[in-house]
Amino acid sequence: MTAPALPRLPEAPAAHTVLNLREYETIARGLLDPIFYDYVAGGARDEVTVRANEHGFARLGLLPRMLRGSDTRDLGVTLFGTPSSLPVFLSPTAFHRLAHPDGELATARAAAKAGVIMTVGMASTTSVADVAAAARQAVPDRAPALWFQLYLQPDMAVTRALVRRAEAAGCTALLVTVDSPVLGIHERNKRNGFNDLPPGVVCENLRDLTGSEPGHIRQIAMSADLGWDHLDRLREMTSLPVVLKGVLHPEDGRIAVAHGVDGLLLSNHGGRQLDTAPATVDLLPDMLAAVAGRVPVLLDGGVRRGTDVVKALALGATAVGIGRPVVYGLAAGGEDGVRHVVDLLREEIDHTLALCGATAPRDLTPDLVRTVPAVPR
Ligand SMILES: Cc1cc2nc3c(=O)[nH]c(=O)nc-3n(C[C@H](O)[C@H](O)[C@H](O)COP(=O)(O)O)c2cc1C
Ligand SMILES: CC(C)CC(=O)C(=O)O
Repeated sequence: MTAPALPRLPEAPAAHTVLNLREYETIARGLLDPIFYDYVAGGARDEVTVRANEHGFARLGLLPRMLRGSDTRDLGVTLFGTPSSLPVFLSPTAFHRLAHPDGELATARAAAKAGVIMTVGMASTTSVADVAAAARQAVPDRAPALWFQLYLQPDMAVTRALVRRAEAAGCTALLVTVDSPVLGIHERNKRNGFNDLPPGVVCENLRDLTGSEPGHIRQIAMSADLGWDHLDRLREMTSLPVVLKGVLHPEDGRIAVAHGVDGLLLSNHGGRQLDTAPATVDLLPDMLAAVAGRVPVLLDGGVRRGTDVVKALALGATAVGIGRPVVYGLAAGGEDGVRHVVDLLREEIDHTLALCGATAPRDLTPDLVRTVPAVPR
């Protein structure tokens, strides 16, 4: 069995020396155990979809409007009843304690102080209750803005127990990941023999679930047997908003709406499940047409710049998620690193809105986005 080494406390780079999200990847790469770096950066098979996500944004240009006569901007949005200072949320990513000793606690503090929503992964290496406590402590005068990511478990009693934990911790929505009937194959992980977590690091949300021995950690079950009926049963067991993560086909978007989901997160899991799935931003117009405004559509995958966020919003997404950049910020600087990643995006979004003649996400319209030949980086 091979497990990556536990992270050392990083020498945090001075925030002003890091200028953008991509630079955080370079710094994190230098700090992380290469086995864990490969796990984070990599994706399924040939990693076509990993590259496609960023390339999708590169093939879109922004066509700005001029002389709009307003000097104030408001980047805030409310997502399923939860306010966010930005139209950006933290997508769920597993195993934060492999990026930094403070793990998800650092991520939660950063998100709370930045006023953005963190999605706590079912595969979090800190329990959702402890993550919520950290968020509450960081900003005592505000309810923690946390969502919980759930893999539906074929044993619905286990699913119910997880949902109750998320509810008890104060999570305000469930992101239900449906793109993993089986786990994606990451050849980097195979080459590195990454098949275990280091001693002392476990998926804490899976500890002491229903009917197990004290201290037992359940394995996450990926099941190709799951169907829409399981989603219906989840719908019946909670009043939390349910957002489906990983639906890509417009017809599935329509079916999801018919089954009463509150929103969709258009996501190909950052290219980590089905390789050659198209870039999410390329799929956005068809998904929006399919759901026809009945529920909000969020998107993640390849968002690295404020201009990417603005393109997705202009096309009609309600908000976008970031995955890898959060892990890189965490690896580089713990809480400060994650905070800086969010603040860099904030500054870039604000600046892009100003240059586009927009004052708020609601001003952004599809005519601001044009397909262009991708310019090589
Ligand atoms: C290291 C890592 C772990 C992830 N873990 C999960 C997970 O446990 N559950 C899930 O639904 N998605 C998971 N994702 C996918 C992210 O939620 C998100 O869809 C993806 O990272 C977005 O693409 P980006 O990394 O290009 O921003 C993970 C992604 C990464 C990079
Ligand atoms: C399977 C999970 C534990 C993590 C995941 O979804 C991922 O690494 O993409």
